[in-house]
Amino acid sequence: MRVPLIAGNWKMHKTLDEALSFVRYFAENPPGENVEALICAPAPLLYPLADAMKETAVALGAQNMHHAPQGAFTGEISSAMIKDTGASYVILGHSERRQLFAETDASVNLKVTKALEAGITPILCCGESLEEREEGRTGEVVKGQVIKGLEGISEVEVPRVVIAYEPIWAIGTGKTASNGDANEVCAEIRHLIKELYNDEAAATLRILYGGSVKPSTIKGLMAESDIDGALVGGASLEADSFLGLTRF
Ligand SMILES: O=C[C@H](O)COP(=O)(O)O
Repeated sequence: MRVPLIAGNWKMHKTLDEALSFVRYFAENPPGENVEALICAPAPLLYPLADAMKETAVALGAQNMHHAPQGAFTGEISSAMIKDTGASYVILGHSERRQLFAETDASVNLKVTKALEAGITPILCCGESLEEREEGRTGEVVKGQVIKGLEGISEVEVPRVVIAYEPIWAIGTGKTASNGDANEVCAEIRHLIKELYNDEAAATLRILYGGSVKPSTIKGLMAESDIDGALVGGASLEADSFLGLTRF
């Protein structure tokens, strides 16, 4: 059985005080049952949040990671550094990283490989632009990103990967893919995992949808056959709203 995962991506938001008050709220208001709730926070917040989150049922993740174990990579953080904080997830290949920081399928693949090696769960992001969707290339683009992102990952490791399908045109825009359209792409990804690996991997691996998800839209998405959760930006910033997302 795939345990639903509701992952908040705070992006570059929140000071320490703001983050701690968010966590205090969860100490008193637990997330929904049978759901894994996760916050992916900016790197400087990981240590204090890991400590504060011990009192809650919320897991912690990072938003990016370098693939090298160490070295002269100013501004970057390694898998060992993330592990040290107590975080157990890392978002990799988010479209903002691909568009604004020139990440490629090849660099994302190195990071996915390294995260698995370090025992950190990678959330591998994929998604098409509006132009690609209008050209009818959604399946081709998304499948290409998944194939390249998972290159060299074994069938033993692949069930530990989480894939997040986020159409770029739906991120932070208020536009969402319809539940059916989002599910269709997630189902295509699952079918691809079956082709690349096997039935068991396809049945185990979790696929999230992301793009303007809100407490009011989560229920419909979660009712779809191949959507196992959500990667949420804006609506994860307020504690009450994030809580609502976990109680669909
Ligand atoms: O990682 C999260 C996605 O970029 C979605 O962001 P959003 O919920 O603000 O549209």
